[in-house]
Amino acid sequence: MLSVDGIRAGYGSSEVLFGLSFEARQGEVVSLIGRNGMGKTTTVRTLMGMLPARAGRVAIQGRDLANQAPHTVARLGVGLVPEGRRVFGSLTVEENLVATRRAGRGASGWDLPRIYQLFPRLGERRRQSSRTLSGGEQQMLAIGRALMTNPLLLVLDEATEGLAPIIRQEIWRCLDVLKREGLTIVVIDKNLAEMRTLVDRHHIVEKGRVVWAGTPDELSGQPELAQRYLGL
Ligand SMILES: Nc1ncnc2c1ncn2[C@@H]1O[C@H](COP(=O)(O)OP(=O)(O)OP(=O)(O)O)[C@@H](O)[C@H]1O
Repeated sequence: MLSVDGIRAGYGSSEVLFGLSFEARQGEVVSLIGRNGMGKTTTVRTLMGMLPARAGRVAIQGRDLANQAPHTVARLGVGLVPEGRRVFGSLTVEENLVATRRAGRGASGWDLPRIYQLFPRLGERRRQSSRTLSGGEQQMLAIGRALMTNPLLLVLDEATEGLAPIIRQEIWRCLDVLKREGLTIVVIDKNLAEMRTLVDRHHIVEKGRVVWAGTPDELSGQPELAQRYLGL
């Protein structure tokens, strides 16, 4: 479904990705994990067309995405929940959601009632200016915005960062619902224990490459991996 094959990318003369590869099959939830600065966000930027791939290939359902403009990548079905939960603070919750609405694709058909069903708090606050939302509610809104594009693939970069445990649980619950509906998801996160039941396959990113891939059980069966690559 998603295939990232040997991508190289960086900023100016500094190279960050050195032939990074991973895959997500239809309906799978896969993670990119690893210490800070190893290239996870750079991978997302390259995937989304925000940063050029200097080599390699990114394809979704066999269609080449490498070096397409971000709006083209979005139109082809990749929904991004960016790091830092960027929402338009001056707009209301509902205006934020409507701004990214795109007509139904496949069976998904996300609309306002479905978003409010998934996140009742957003429904309660729909006329409220987004800047008055809590961090957790802003994150829910960022996810809602990505869903309103009716993505085939959802990419979440540190969606639970800085959130209280109870709010993180709410985000995981929502991702679980999306997985059961068959959405393919790439998640970057540090909470390994909380991802355990959600993720089908972890990918450890180290210095711009995927150095290990396996299930959450395989990862917890090899504590030296977490020690070596995740600093745990
Ligand atoms: N805009 C930029 N210009 C130059 N270098 C950058 C830029 N953004 C990131 N880098 C560098 O690229 C490397 C990889 O960063 P990246 O953000 O992809 O890592 P990460 O694995 O996502 O870690 P983090 O969890 O800290 O975001 C780091 O050395 C970082 O300093």
